[in-house]
Amino acid sequence: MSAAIQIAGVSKDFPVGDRSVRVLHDITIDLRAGELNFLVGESGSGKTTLISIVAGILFPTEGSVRIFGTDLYSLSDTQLVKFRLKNIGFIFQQYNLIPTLTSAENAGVPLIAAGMRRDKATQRGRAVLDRLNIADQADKLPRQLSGGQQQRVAIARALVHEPRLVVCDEPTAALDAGSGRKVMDLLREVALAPDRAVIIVTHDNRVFDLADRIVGMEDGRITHDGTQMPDDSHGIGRDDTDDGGIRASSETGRKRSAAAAPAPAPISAKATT
Ligand SMILES: Nc1ncnc2c1ncn2[C@@H]1O[C@H](COP(=O)(O)OP(=O)(O)OP(=O)(O)O)[C@@H](O)[C@H]1O
Repeated sequence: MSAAIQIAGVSKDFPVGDRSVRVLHDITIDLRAGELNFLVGESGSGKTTLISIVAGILFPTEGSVRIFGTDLYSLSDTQLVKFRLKNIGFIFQQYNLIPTLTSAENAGVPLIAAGMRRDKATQRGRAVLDRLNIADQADKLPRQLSGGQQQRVAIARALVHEPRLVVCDEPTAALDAGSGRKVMDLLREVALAPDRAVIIVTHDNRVFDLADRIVGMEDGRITHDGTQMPDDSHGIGRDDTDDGGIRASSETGRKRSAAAAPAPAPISAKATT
C-alpha cells in the first residue's frame, strides 16, 4: 500500500530581519494510515512548522507534500482551501472554540465552512458529541465547559467532516496524566481507520507508549523514526511534570501492536443522523 502522507524534500525558511533563517531542512518521510504517528522533539525543533505544512496551512520553501495522492502545493489557492476543508481536521492546543457558539455549533463549523446549512451542520455536530460522550454539553457555550470538555468539542470539530488526515498539536499538554491517556485512547478509538492518517505533536513522554510510530525532530531535521523512543532521548519528551510522568524507555515505551489492538471504530456522524 502506498503511504498516506508523503513528505518529500521539505524545507522552510522564515524571514528574520533582512535575512532568512532555515528552520526545516530537507525533510523526507512517509506516514501510513491506520496508525497513531507521534511527532516529538524539543521546543523550537520545528514540529509545529512541519505539521502546518502537512496540514496545508503554511507553504514550504522547497519540497512537496502528498496527502492520499494529492500534491497539496500544486493546487491553486482555492483548490487548497477546498481540499483542506474536506480532508483535514486540525486539533489546536488551545482548542480555538468560538466563544459565542454552543458546543454543537462549534463542532459543526467545518461543515458550515464547506457550505452545509447551519441547522444540519449543528445536528451533525451534536451526533459527534454524542459519540464522544458529551451529548449533555451540546447546548452549552465554551465558557460553561471544563477544559477536558472543551477539548472533546475541539476533537468533535476536527472529526465532524470525516477528514482523511487528523493533525493534533499537543493534545495532552494541559491535562493531568490520567486525562492525557484518556484523550489518546479516545483519538485511537475515533480517529483511526485504515484509510485515515493521524499525526500527533507531543512533548508528553507520559503517553509515548501509546504511539504506533514515533518520529523525533531536532533542529529542523528528523533524527529518529521508530516504534519507541531511543534510550538516549534526553531532550525529547523531557519530563518537567511532577505528577508521576513516565519516561519512555525500553520497558515502558512498548508499542501497542496494531494487530493486537481492537478494530478501530471510525467516527461517522452520518451514520448516527
Ligand atoms: N513565523 C516565524 N518567523 C520566524 N521564525 C519562526 C516562525 N515560526 C517559527 N519560527 C522558528 O522556527 C523554529 C521552529 O519553530 P516551531 O514552532 O515549528 O517549533 P516547535 O518544535 O513546534 O516548538 P514548540 O514545541 O515550542 O511549539 C523556531 O526556531 C521558531 O523560532
